[in-house]
Amino acid sequence: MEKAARTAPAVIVAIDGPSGTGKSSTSKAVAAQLGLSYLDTGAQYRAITWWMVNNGIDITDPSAIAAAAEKPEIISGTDPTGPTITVDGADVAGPIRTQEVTSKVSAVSAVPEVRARITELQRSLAGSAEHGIVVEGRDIGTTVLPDADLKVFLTASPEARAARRSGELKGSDIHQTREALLKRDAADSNRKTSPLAKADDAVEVDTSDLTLQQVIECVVTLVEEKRAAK
Ligand SMILES: Nc1ncnc2c1ncn2[C@@H]1O[C@H](COP(=O)(O)OP(=O)(O)O)[C@@H](O)[C@H]1O
Ligand SMILES: Nc1ccn([C@@H]2O[C@H](COP(=O)(O)OP(=O)(O)O)[C@@H](O)[C@H]2O)c(=O)n1
Repeated sequence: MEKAARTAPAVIVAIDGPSGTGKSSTSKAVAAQLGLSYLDTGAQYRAITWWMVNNGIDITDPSAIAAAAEKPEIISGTDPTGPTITVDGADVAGPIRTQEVTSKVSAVSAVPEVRARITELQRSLAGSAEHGIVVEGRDIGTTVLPDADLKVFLTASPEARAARRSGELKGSDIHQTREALLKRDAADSNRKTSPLAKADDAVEVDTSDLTLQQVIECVVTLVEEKRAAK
């Protein structure tokens, strides 16, 4: 029997960390450079939050959130050069980035039924990515894909993260941005189900004093090392 052509084995990369550490920019660039798929799991939690807000669900009531968790159909497009996200067929890439959604997403994402639903979607996308995938979030290395080939945990000082976020949100006050960011980190780190945490076997990279390009190169090298060893 003829041997199948030798292709690079699929590689699964988990990138976690708090807000503004560079997860999205790094993950997209690494995936594009290495021909992998890309999944922004924060966008999925933002999408379900957007749906809850738009459908009048009381987001202070976890049981109301839990009861509605299965209702919206959330579809993520995983091309790193043009990732997409739809809810019930509508493109929500813009609406999920509003301050309102940002301020409510931690409450929605803390509900176990929401996490179970979204985790299932994430595992299904990771399992069907032909060449492999870079998945970024808060609990990818610890809970969603504990067998990932490479786990990276990005960190950066609150000052660096607030400066980066304020740069994106024109006219925003850096101190308010810093406080909002730290409040969200605390909520994400202290929830019972699948909190933001570094996996024991994750490589920690402090990006405070690195350029985005340096972080991308560092992660590409780590992925190539893992691929070579497979
Ligand atoms: N190492 C870095 N140095 C400077 N700016 C960065 C760096 N990494 C990311 N950024 C910028 O910071 C902002 C937040 O990055 P992002 O990738 O969205 O972070 P996260 O996904 O962790 O919230 C973006 O505007 C991005 O261009
Ligand atoms: N794997 C994940 C990813 C995001 N989230 C939640 O989704 C929110 C938004 O994530 P995000 O990645 O879009 O946030 P930013 O870092 O881009 O601001 C987080 O604050 C968490 O509450 C989560 O609980 N688990």
